[in-house]
Amino acid sequence: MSKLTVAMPKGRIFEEAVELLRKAGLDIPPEFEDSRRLIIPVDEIGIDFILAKPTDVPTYVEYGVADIGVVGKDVLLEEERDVYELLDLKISYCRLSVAGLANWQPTDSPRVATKYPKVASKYFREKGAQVEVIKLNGSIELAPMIGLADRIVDIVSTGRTLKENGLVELEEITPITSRLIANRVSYRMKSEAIDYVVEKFASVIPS
Ligand SMILES: Nc1ncnc2c1ncn2[C@@H]1O[C@H](COP(=O)(O)OP(=O)(O)OP(=O)(O)O)[C@@H](O)[C@H]1O
Ligand SMILES: O=P(O)(O)OC[C@H]1O[C@H](OP(=O)(O)OP(=O)(O)O)[C@H](O)[C@@H]1O
Repeated sequence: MSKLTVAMPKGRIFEEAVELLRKAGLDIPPEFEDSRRLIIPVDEIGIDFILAKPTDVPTYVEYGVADIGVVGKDVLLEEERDVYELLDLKISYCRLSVAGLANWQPTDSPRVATKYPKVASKYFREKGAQVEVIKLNGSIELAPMIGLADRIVDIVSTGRTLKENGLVELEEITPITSRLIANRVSYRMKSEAIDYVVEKFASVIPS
């Protein structure tokens, strides 16, 4: 079987993804999680793992330097990379939502802060609402609290961050889970190896 390069997201999906790989019967060594290395070859299973920033995973896969990768649906929607989405891994459940201050009222010059400017612009455009979208890179909940924006579009999971900052969820845009994606050429040229990984995953994902 062909050797595969798999892009794994560092950060919060990483542990759940590694757990899923092990559950699927892929022999991932115990030191995998403790390493600071960014390329980790696991020769026993014929896979080189690369550890990437979550938002960059679709880029590595689109350019074919990784054959497959694990990434949140939120990143896929925002990055709009040309990749195949093979499988819903049903890990890292959360949702993309619009939130605002508890006493939020419509204004004449609405501004929306978000890490997801494309998703947010599309959502409000399809609703026929005119908003100014402001791109931020983190701590999005700050924006309404200090008057930068009147609403945010951001990930909500437990709702704790919203609650502790006096914000409420106004509308859910879409539920989010992590996905297995593939490079289009790899999917044709390395179909046997990719199908093998897909089947391994599929056997342990709840339907
Ligand atoms: N609070 C959360 N609960 C569950 N899943 C989440 C949560 N926040 C984000 N996610 C999911 O995990 C993915 C990775 O999030 P993480 O916080 O590790 O990266 P990030 O810091 O947002 O990414 P980047 O550094 O590239 O901006 C997100 O794309 C999303 O799919
Ligand atoms: O509903 P909760 O369980 O509180 O989770 C939601 C929070 O988690 C994410 O932030 P993250 O911790 O990734 O930090 P960030 O602000 O740097 O994006 C997201 O952007 C929310 O702020």
